[in-house]
This record gives sequence, C-alpha cells and structure tokens, in this order.
Amino acid sequence: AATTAKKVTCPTGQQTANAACCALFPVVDLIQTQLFDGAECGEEAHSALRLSFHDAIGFSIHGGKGGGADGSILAFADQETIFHANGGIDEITDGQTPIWQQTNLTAGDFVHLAAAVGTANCPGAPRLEFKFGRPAPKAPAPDKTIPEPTDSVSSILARFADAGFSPAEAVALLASHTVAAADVVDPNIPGTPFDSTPFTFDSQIFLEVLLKGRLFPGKNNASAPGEVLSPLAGEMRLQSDFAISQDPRTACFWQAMVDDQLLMMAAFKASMAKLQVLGQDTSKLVDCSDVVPVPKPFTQQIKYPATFSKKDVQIACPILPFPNLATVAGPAPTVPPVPGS
Ligand code: HEM
Ligand SMILES: [Ca+2]
Repeated sequence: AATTAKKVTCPTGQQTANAACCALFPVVDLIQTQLFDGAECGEEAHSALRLSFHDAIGFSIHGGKGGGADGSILAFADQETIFHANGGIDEITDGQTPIWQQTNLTAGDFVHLAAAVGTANCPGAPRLEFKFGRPAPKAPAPDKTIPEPTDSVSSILARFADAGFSPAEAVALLASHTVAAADVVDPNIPGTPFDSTPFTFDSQIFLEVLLKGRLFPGKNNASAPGEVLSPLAGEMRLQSDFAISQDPRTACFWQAMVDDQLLMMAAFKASMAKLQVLGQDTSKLVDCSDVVPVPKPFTQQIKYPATFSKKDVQIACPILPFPNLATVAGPAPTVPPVPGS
C-alpha cells in the first residue's frame, strides 16, 4: 500500500508536503485576485502561460543562450519585450510586475508559479508542477530563441531540440494553444482565439487545426503574416500550428491528441514540468506542486463545430485511425474574441 505522505499545516490553514511552500499560499491568492480577476481562465491566464514559454525557451542545452526558466523576461522586461517574437508580451509583464513586487519571490519563481496557477483556472488542464527556489536571473535572454509562426517546421523543431525537446514534446506543449488568442498577429482583431473554446483546456485545438480552411478572421477576409486559412469565422489558425499538424515528423503526435484528453493532459504536464525548470539546478528546488490549485475536469467528448465532419479533416497521419466524433447542431459558428486586450 502507498504510504501517506507527511504533511505540514501552514499558518494559513492549508497543507503542504514541505513547510517552505507555506509562503506560497498567500502569493497564489494574490495572483488569483489581482492578476486573474478571481481565478479566471481569461486573457491574463493565457498570457501568463505564454510568458512562461517565452521566458524558458531562451535556453540551449549546448550553452551560449539565456538562463532558461529564470524570470529574465520579467526582470529584464524592458529588453526582452522588444524582441519581435515577444509582441504583445509587455501587457502581461506590465500586469505581473507590480504584483511580483508585492512578494518575496524571485522573478523566475513568480513567472512560473503564475503560469501554473493561471493554467489551473482552465477546466481540463492538468495540475502543473511547481518547483520553488530559482535564483534571480543574471541577464536577459538573447533575441531569436522564440519560435515564430512564420518559421518552418524544420527550424521550429531544431529550436526545440536545441532547448532539449523532442518533436513529440513540442507538439505536447502546443496544447497550450487550446487556451489562447492572438492580439498582434493581426492587430485589427485583438483577442482572436485559436480554437472555438479558448476558456477550456480541451483537445478542440488539435481537431480544428486539421479542418479545411475557409477564411481569414480579419476585416474583409484580410490575412497577416503567420496565419493561414481558418475553418471558422472569428478563429485564427497559425501557420506554424497547421504546418506542424501536417508534417510527417509531427502529424501523428498531433492527431493522437484529438479527443484524447488524458493523453493530452499527461503529455502537456510532463513537457511543462521540463520547460518550467530549464536551466535550473533542480537539486536546489523544493517541490511545491501542492500549492497549485486543482483544475476542474473536462470529461466530454469533443465535437466537430457545426457543419463540419470527418470529410473536412486534412488527415496527415496515415497510420492512426481518426476518432469518430459527433457534430454540434446548427449553423457554422462565429467564434467571439477573448475579451480584455
Ligand atoms: C511553434 C511554437 C510556437 C509558436 C510559433 C507560437 C506562436 C504564438 C503566437 C503568434 C501567438 C499569438 C500572439 C499574439 O498575437 O498575441 C501565440 C499565443 C499563445 N501561445 Fe504560442 N507559440 C508557440 C508555442 C507555444 C508554447 C510552447 C506555449 C506554452 C507552453 C504557447 C503558449 C501560448 C499561449 C497561451 C498563447 C495565448 C496568449 C494570449 O491569449 O494572450 N505557445 N503563440
Ligand atoms: Ca480550447
């Protein structure tokens, strides 16, 4: 039988496996009230997750790049937010800075705790790990470490490999785009989501990116660099997501996620655990994962958006069967923007 782990009760009443983690419960509350409008999976939670990626990926397993998941993007925001790939990131660094300054956390601990808490606000998300104790960042990350939607699959996979991630792990991390919207790809239509359910951590993103494209969400069908035809009005499809869904090196990892909530959750959790300690000496970090809120589950089968069916799927994985999914009734939807930008 499993042994019951010993827990300590914190002055605030919560329990944790390690007394050092007690200091984090008030920070989690602060983040929820001041940053996430009371535990919402809204624009700020989405942006906090994106921020953790843009912070951590400035790292190479071969050395010579940045400090990884060290919070440099927050501490040196004036320098890193200028990078082209960080377009729009200043909104969340500006939002986090005054809240971070109310805490005793280093920038790295704050950025990666906020990402874990924000993700937990999204139903269907896995409960991400949180490791505590990153030292203060030494320097900003160099430019050109963050993949862009105009990049080729080869260049994206090469960048992920350089940071220590396999193609399967890169696809797993892209589950993040299930709770995501674009503000700056087409600046005329801020808050344009990547799937029809940007407040739910479901596998809808993996399905919708495979559907035949029909339109651009821009005014008068205008397109912008980095996007390709999307299946739904009001929805944006990143060129990189589509290319990765179709490339023989990644297509089967992509398709395997469609309607496999548990696979997606487990793969995303494992890859995020790696991402959020990139460049850190993990032997010096304390496991404070039990301060991260437990996300609400998502247990439904996903569905084709109304009017879509299997005939609209651009299947690129010849070896896996495609799941049988129902179609939502009614006319094709228009996906509303994510408010708050
Ligand atoms: C191939 C790699 C990737 C590319 C090219 C890419 C590109 C983008 C772009 C262009 C946007 C929209 C930015 C805007 O216009 O506001 C975006 C949003 C986002 N990305 Fe990625 N991304 C990648 C990987 C990731 C990863 C690995 C994560 C997290 C683990 C992530 C999390 C997010 C989130 C959560 C948003 C939504 C932010 C919001 O709604 O405010 N992305 N991504
Ligand atoms: Ca979604």
